[in-house]
Amino acid sequence: MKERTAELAVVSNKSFQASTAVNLHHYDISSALQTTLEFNELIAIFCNKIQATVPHNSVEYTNDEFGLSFKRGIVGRHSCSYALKVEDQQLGELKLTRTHRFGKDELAMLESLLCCLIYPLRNATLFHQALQMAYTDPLTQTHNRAGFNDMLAREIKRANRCEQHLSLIFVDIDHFKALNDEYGHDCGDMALAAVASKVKDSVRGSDVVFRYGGEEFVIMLIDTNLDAAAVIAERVRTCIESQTLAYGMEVLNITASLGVSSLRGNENMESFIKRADTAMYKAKQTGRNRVCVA
Ligand SMILES: Nc1nc2c(ncn2[C@@H]2O[C@H](COP(=O)(O)OP(=O)(O)OP(=O)(O)O)[C@@H](O)[C@H]2O)c(=O)[nH]1
Repeated sequence: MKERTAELAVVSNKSFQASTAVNLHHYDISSALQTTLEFNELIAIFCNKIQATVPHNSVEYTNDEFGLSFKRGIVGRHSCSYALKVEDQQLGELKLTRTHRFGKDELAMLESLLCCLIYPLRNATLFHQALQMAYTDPLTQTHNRAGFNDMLAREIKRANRCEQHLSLIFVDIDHFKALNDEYGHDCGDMALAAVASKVKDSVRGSDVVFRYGGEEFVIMLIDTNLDAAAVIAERVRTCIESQTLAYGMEVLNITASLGVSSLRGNENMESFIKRADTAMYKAKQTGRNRVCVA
């Protein structure tokens, strides 16, 4: 345990003499932390387990890499905080607070106990990084189709349970084959990345953009009804149309056709997707560079 302590940036130089009881306590915490790879659960388990040894009123955990901010309890005026790190990997920041000062011995104990948290946190980080890579399209940095299917299934259940709206917008670039044929695949790739970036910029942070296929994207709009989704689709269409792309000496204008659908009661995933896709094809058939609503 001492050896590990030395590699962790989080832990102070103060030495800590482990007794048998303390070893058992460490073992108990380490075992409990094996049970999950979710950051919030790890922090909650850790804090529950150390409550008797290092009493505290509140905990705050932030992790910029994954955009996490987890707070629990009532904040006290005395605090101790740790930037958690192993080797060169940042694992977030943990802050405990309470109404009275943290004593020296308590802090030494806490620092020793943090060793139990570091490696489970690193495993959670590696797991979530792998998940992110598996669900991200490398060219456009949007979520990929595998991510879409998983998330849509989850969001349909949630929308039904919470009686919330859920909408989809299919976005398909117009005459993309001609662009590839005339200017080459690199130009096509650049256009795809540019359109994806425009689409992401023209929706809210809570809306999720996926690359559905070659030159087709889909936007998932949580808690958004059909009327609002149609307005957003029109905004996305205008944004794509107004963008000019420079490729060598060429200036390219790109347009897209969009189809919108909103989840109906008891509708399954296939039908929900199909209606948005069909609306998008209608936009193609009726002249392109337009929005059609299912
Ligand atoms: N550069 C590039 N092209 C791609 C990629 N994925 C698919 N494509 C191309 O996208 C083109 C899609 O062509 P079509 O499905 O005929 O559609 P379109 O030319 O956009 O015509 P409309 O959709 O009817 O307006 C094909 O030529 C594909 O090869 C990619 O990752 N990069």
